[in-house]
Amino acid sequence: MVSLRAVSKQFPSGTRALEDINADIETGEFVALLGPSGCGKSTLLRLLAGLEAPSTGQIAWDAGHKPGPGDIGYVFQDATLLPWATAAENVYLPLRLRGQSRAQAAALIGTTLARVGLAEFAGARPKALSGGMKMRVSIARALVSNPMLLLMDEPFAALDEFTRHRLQEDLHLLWRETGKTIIFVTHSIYEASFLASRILVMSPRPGRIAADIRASVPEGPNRRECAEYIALVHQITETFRQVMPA
Ligand SMILES: Nc1ncnc2c1ncn2[C@@H]1O[C@H](COP(=O)(O)OP(=O)(O)OP(=O)(O)O)[C@@H](O)[C@H]1O
Repeated sequence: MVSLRAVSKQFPSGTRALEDINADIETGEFVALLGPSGCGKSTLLRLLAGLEAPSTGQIAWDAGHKPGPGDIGYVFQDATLLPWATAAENVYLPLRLRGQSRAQAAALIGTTLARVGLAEFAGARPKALSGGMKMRVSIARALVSNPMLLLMDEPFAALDEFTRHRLQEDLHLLWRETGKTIIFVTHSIYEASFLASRILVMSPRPGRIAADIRASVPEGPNRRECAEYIALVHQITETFRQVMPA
């Protein structure tokens, strides 16, 4: 879908956030960008979203994949919902901005809320929703325009562990069922190992890709306990041992 070629980013302040990033992201992959705080993960997402430009290097989209309005969904750590609007109105927002009437959008809003397990909460306002439910609304808002690429920046970091596990399971299932291309930023080795089909391990700043790992954890109810998952966690931990300063 998109190729990153020798991408570097230096801010006017002089901070070198990214250096010589090379990667080809394929359609349908679930890529985890995994690295320590400050290694440039969010910057890389912002470059992919077109919110910033690389200082050097290129981001080249495959023919037919050049993103237009609504083609990239973005989910942040904070759900960033409109507090006065219901879950359905929050999910409607990107469609409203593109000129769709509420009546035209109603069916799609309903199926998208159902997709994230919130069919019963369309009329609820954010203050009546738990942290996990607010994040589900945020994911629905990103999905409603059927983006070709979903960028997620530590979306589950602020949730308690039980809620986080549940959302990880549901997001992984959503990815398998929809085949969406997802790039997911995290500093959790466990989260990356559970969710992703591919893990780009980043070194401390300036962020480089220290390892590009294809995950092969079998699907099923015991993904968090199986030997392949544990081996993957070990492999990534070992990679970090080599790239982190002593
Ligand atoms: N607009 C900016 N101007 C100057 N420096 C910036 C800017 N945006 C980010 N940085 C710096 O670039 C580096 C990488 O930031 P970035 O937010 O991409 O890291 P990160 O890996 O996502 O970190 P975290 O996991 O803590 O969110 C940091 O040192 C940050 O302070």
